[in-house]
Amino acid sequence: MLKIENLTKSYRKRLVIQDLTIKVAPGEIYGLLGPNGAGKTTTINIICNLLQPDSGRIAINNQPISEATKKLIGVAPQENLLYKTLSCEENLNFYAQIYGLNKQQRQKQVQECLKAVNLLDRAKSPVETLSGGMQRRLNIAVALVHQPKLVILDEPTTGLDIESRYEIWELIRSLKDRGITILLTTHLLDEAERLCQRIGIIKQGHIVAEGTLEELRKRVKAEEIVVLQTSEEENAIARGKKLGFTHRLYGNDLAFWLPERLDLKEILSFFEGIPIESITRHPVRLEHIYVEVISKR
Ligand SMILES: Nc1ncnc2c1ncn2[C@@H]1O[C@H](COP(=O)(O)OP(=O)(O)OP(=O)(O)O)[C@@H](O)[C@H]1O
Repeated sequence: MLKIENLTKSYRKRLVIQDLTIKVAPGEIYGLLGPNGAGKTTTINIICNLLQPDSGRIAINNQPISEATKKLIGVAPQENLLYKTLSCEENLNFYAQIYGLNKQQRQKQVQECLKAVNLLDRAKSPVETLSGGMQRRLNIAVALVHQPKLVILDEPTTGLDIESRYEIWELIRSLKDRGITILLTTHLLDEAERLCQRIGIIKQGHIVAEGTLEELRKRVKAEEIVVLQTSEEENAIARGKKLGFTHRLYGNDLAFWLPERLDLKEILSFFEGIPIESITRHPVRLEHIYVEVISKR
């Protein structure tokens, strides 16, 4: 559905996209993750033909990017593109008009999009009277109004409470069920873990890891991650080293990578003589993979 090959882009002389290659299959949810400034928005702007790359190729449905391919794409940007004093219906109608839908098509599409994002009962409400979660859903509806094949969701749930996030996750899954291809950017790794079939991690404008969660898990050579709280961190690290366990600091958490699942007694016996205040066990999560990939020099 979306094919980006060897893309490069500089702002003045600063290279911000470097030999970027991404392929998104039809009907998949692809998560593009990366730190601030990694080049996600620049990539989205190039896909949307708002910015010209210096080199590389991009195709949607095998058609090179052009004014014509804009109609195949719907974008819900990071900042809601909504007119606050207009109602939900009026906002959608306005965008549908920009996309050239005739009156009949607009009437149909506005109702369908409101239904898809569960806002039919708020059709006449001005945007400024909606909750943050509702506004976010309407922002996604705007991206759907012209029935695109590829929908780009730029941080769709940032700043929302957990219930609103659940609603948006359900909405994203329902779009996938309708056969829509989704490119999702997010800083919320649990969101990517739950929604995405494949994930690409971008660093300084280049994909440094890509695959399904299972494939990416192979980058962390652990069956389990154990987090210890101890007043003797140095001793615990030295003990872990002796046992051949890789250790990492995730924020303030001292973690050890265990090569196999062991019972708790055995794990505690490794650290005998070191005061352990708490111990928690975790499967390898996207967070651990992400830190590995991003912090690698
Ligand atoms: N118009 C511009 N002129 C010059 N530099 C820019 C411009 N837009 C972006 N940049 C730079 O390009 C790099 C990539 O920015 P981009 O906004 O694409 O990153 P991002 O991954 O979307 O970041 P975030 O997660 O914070 O949204 C950054 O270093 C940014 O400062």
